[in-house]
Amino acid sequence: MDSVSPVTLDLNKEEGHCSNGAVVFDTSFLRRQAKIPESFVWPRNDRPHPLEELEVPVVDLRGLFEGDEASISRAAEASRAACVRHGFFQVINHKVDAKVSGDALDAAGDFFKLPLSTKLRARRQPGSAWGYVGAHADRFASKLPWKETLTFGYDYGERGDGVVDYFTSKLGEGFEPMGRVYRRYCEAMKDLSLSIMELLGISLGVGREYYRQFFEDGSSIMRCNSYPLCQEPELALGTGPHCDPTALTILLQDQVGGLQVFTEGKWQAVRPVRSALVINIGDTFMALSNGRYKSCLHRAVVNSERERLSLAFFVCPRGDRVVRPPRELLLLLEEEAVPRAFPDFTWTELLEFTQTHYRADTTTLQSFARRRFLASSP
Ligand SMILES: C=C1C[C@]23C[C@H]1CC[C@H]2[C@]1(C)CCC[C@@](C)(C(=O)O)[C@H]1[C@@H]3C(=O)O
Ligand SMILES: O=C(O)CCC(=O)C(=O)O
Ligand SMILES: [Fe+2]
Repeated sequence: MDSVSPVTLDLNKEEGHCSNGAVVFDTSFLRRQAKIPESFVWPRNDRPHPLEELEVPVVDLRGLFEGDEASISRAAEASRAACVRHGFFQVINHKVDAKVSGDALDAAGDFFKLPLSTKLRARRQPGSAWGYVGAHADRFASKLPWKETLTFGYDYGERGDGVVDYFTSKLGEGFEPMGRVYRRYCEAMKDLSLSIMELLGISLGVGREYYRQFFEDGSSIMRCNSYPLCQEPELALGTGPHCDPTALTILLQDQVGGLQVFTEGKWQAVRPVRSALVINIGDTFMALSNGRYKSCLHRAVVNSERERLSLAFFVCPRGDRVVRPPRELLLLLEEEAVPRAFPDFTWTELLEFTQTHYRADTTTLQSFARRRFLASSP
C-alpha cells in the first residue's frame, strides 16, 4: 500500500517549479529527456504489454428513454451480466449531445496546452481532491502516473454557477466560457448517471427509483485527464491499476486508446467507440449492491506517438448518506439473511480515506473496511 504523504520531488532538475516544497510535473521538460525519471517506473508485474481487446458489452439506452419495456429488459440484462462479470460496459443512445461532449473534450485539450504557470493558478491545495495536479508528484513518491489532471466538483443540487465560479476564481475571468462548457457537460452527465441508476435498480430487482433517489441529491467529481507522450511507455502507466472508490464512472475518451480492464485473469484493451460512453461500477456501488456487482479493475497506459485525453465523471452519494444495500439484497427468497459484503460507511469517510491515508488502488474498499473493523475491535 502506498501511504499518502507530501513529497519533494525534483522531477525537472533545470526547470524545477518549486513552491512550498512540491515540484510539479512539467511535460515539456520531462518528455525531452532520453529516459523517464525512476519515480515514474512501475514494478515489472504492473507494466503494460501487448494484449487482446475486451469485447465491451454495449447497452442501448433508447428503450429506457422511450418507455419500451422489451428494450429496457434487454438493457437491464446486458448491464447485469456485465456488472456481475467485471463491472464495465458502454452505453449508446445515451442522449448526451455530441456538441456538449465534443466541447468538453476540446476544452480539456485547450486547458492542458496552457503554460504551466497558468495551470498552476488552479494547483491542488493540500487536503483538497480538487485542482490541477501533475503526476500526483505532491502526494506520492513512487509509481507516479504519467498524467496531468484537473479535478473539480459538481453538486447535483447545484442551481447556480458553482462550476463557472470555480474556473473564473481559480483561473481568471477569461475562463468563464470554459466554465460554461463544463457546467453544461456536468448537467448532461448528471442526467445520464441518474438514468443509469434507474437501469441498475431494474437490473438488481430493487425497482427503477431506488438508486435514482439514492443519488439525486448526490454530488460528482469531474476529472480531466491528459496523458502526454511518453518516451518509455513500456515502463510507465498513465493511471495505475485501481477500482474507482466512487459509485459510478462515466468516461468520455478521445480516439487514442489506452484504457484497459482486468477480467478473466488478464488485462484487456478497450477500443474507443466514438459515439459511446464508457461506464464502470465503483466501490461505493459495489457496496450498495451488497457485492453482487463488481467494482471494475482498470488502468490507463500511455504511448510515445499520441497524447491522450479522457474525462471521468465520478458519481458520489451525498456525503453523509449511509451506504447500505437495499433490504431486497439482504434477504434470500426464503427470507434467509444474506451476509453483508461491506460495513455501513459514508462517502465522506471513504473519500477522506483515499485523500489522506490510502492511495486508491485495487483493494481500497477492502482495506477501508478492514481498517474500520480493526478500529472497532476491542
Ligand atoms: C475519489 C477519487 C480518488 C481518485 C479520483 C476519484 C476516483 C478515482 C480515484 C483514482 C483515479 C484511482 C487511482 C489512483 C488516483 C490517486 C489517481 O491516479 O488519480 C485516484 C484519485 C485520487 O485520489 O486523486
Ligand atoms: O483515462 C482513462 O481511460 C481512465 C482514467 C481513470 O480510470 C480514472 O481517472 O479513474
Ligand atoms: Fe478509474
